[in-house]
Amino acid sequence: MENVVELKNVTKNFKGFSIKNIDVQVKQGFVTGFIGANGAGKTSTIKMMMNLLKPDAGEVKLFGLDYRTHEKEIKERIGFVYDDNVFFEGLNLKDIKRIVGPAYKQWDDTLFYRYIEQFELPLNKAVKTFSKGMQMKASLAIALSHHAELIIMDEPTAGLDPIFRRELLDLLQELMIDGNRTIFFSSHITTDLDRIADYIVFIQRGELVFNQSIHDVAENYALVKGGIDLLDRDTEKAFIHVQRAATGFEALTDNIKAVKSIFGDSVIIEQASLEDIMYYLKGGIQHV
Ligand SMILES: Nc1ncnc2c1ncn2[C@@H]1O[C@H](COP(=O)(O)OP(=O)(O)OP(=O)(O)O)[C@@H](O)[C@H]1O
Repeated sequence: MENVVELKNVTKNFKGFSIKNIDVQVKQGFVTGFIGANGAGKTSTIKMMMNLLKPDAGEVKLFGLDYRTHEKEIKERIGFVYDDNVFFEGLNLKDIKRIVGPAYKQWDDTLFYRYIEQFELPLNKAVKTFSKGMQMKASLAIALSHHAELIIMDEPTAGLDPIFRRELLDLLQELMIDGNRTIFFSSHITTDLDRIADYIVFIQRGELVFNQSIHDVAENYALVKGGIDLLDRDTEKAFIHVQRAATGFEALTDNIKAVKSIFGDSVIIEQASLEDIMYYLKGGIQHV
């Protein structure tokens, strides 16, 4: 399986914050969700993927190519979708098409108008007056109109109402029917990722926690619930984090086998959602 994005040992140091030696692979033909708490380093990582920020160390490759030698070719094949200041003051979609279109070899006017119609976007209205959701769709329409193979999105569903969010997710899923397309997107809304992501990249304080298929995440992590009396220094070792309450404990494990052998039927083992995993891993993977 080909990786369209490959970050190897990527490090970036800011004052007071570093991305440390992260390895990320994004597989062709799948949706990869990028999660992490506020300030975990998602936007900075995406910027390095887009060559908007240079890593201090490590390697960034897209489609197996290096920005140093193939910047134009790489950028032709990527659509970067985000909502902020994408569009110049006062321009409408017609103007934008006139400016952006010629920059891409594969620009397709027919496709552009098709998406504008499908997304119900006005052509003659200044884009800066669009709602956040409309701006996101406009940005996506542009990315799709140059046949981008890889769509990179920074929090595309943030600030969208639930209906619009659902619509956007459905749309992204539709786009995946064409088996060559790859989507990489960051989000805080883990339920969106539960819905459409095939792979999850999770970073925490600039460090990679995991890069796994959603199937493996579901297999590897579980929530365990039981009575406080079951916990002691030894049994707790099966957990990454334990939360105690008067009524019992809830814990995250990445060793379901050990939990079963230690506790047998005396605990309830449930599937952990991405939100559970993010919440309990906020301190990183450290066994109790
Ligand atoms: N150009 C910069 N100079 C200095 N510090 C920076 C710069 N860019 C990002 N940072 C810092 O790096 C950290 C990670 O920021 P980043 O925007 O990558 O996180 P994020 O995971 O996208 O966060 P959020 O979910 O809140 O958008 C933050 O502490 C931020 O202040």
